[in-house]
Amino acid sequence: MLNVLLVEDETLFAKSVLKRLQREGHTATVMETITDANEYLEKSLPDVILLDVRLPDASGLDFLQSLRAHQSWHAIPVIMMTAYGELEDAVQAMKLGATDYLKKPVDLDELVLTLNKVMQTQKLSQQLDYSHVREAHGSEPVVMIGHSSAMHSIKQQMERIIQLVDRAETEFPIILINGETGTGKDVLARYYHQSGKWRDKPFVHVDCAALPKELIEAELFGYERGAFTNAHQAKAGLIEVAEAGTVFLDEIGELPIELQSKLLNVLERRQVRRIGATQERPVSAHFIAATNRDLPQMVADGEFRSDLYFRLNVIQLQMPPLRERKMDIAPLAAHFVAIVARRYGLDLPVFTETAVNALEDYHWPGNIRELQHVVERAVMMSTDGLIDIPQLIMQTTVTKSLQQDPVEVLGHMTLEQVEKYLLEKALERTAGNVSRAARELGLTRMAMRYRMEKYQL
Ligand SMILES: Nc1ncnc2c1ncn2[C@@H]1O[C@H](COP(=O)(O)OP(=O)(O)OP(=O)(O)O)[C@@H](O)[C@H]1O
Repeated sequence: MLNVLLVEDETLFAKSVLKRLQREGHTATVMETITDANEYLEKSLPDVILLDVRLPDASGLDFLQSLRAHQSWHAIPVIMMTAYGELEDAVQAMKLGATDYLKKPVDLDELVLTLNKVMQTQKLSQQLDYSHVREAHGSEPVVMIGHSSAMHSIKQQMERIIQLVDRAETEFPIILINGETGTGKDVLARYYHQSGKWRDKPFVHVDCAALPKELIEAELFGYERGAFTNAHQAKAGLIEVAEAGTVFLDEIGELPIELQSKLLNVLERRQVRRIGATQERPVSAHFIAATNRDLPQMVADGEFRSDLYFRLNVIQLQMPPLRERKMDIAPLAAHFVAIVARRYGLDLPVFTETAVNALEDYHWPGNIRELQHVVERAVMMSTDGLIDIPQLIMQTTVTKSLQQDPVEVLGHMTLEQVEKYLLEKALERTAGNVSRAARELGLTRMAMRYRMEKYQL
């Protein structure tokens, strides 16, 4: 649906254009003079202007020139309507920056076609603004490694959902992916997009945790010119930009509660209203959301709206943590080795058996992302074509994860790992004073020395 401004003083012709545009589902406003058109533009921003050359108070060509020089209006597409036989006007209009032109008497079918063509080009350039988003998330083929039964089941469920969505005409279900950080929620969202028949449309990643609170609303829903200070030009929101593609609402648990009802409204009515706009625009995107938060708990605590949660609750997928799919660890590690080796032009190194065991025994609180980092570091340190997972790497990772969630992690460490960790901490606290460290741990000095040797501290 477009909002068209028609600047035309021939009333009958204006009426017929108006009627035709309404029939096509657009809205249009007629202004008979340049002065009126200027006043109109001060208040609202049309998607496109249909402009006659000869107008009572000034020339349409001069008006076009002033539009192109205007700070806020320069980007509005303008279709010029030139009198029959006046080819010069058409040439001049194009030189001055008209987007297209139509010859009078205007054929209404041709007008609709031209309007559609202009808007397609416009959309394309808007998409280009977001091309970085698409490139980073939409265009690279998704690699989703995992043969464990947990991953197999996730892929199966996703394929079933895609089949259903492909069959639906408009009412696409909303999908919610739950899972700890680094489990591959983002990867799964992109897999959804790339497996659907709408894969050529944009994939728009909205990170609700990364966007400043005060910007999320404007980014998601867009705004009209003058909707707030600094809104010098109207801007389409990410939901609009996604067209019939995918909007990935990452970390949806972080969406400010004031915006949750606005999002729910968009999801239910499939209409979006830019900030400051009076009209709504239809929404054709697919929505997929992800969170590592406990949404039911957030609902119970009054931090997340229950109605939005129920809406998201229809299709839920749970990404299993890496420790529950140990079978996937070795293939994932090999995948990351290949990536790093390719990046640095190295021969493909291989894991020692102890390294594989170490990787499989570890608890991976940071899941696949943590595995990726550990493997990257190990590959870079390997010099003989063999990858060991040096104590150092596991040690720093264990220490780091303990800082995150000691009780949870301790349950997944071996007795020796815990013992070594406690010794290290005691020595750190006492600045290397063995006697004091031993006392703190309830050990004799001899027992402490023995253990320090054992763990090469
Ligand atoms: N199945 C997989 N196969 C290959 N790589 C994967 C897989 N799952 C995740 N990864 C990689 O692991 C890293 C983390 O994945 P991703 O960003 O999808 O996790 P996430 O659950 O969205 O994390 P967060 O909650 O922190 O945003 C990424 O580099 C991703 O490419």
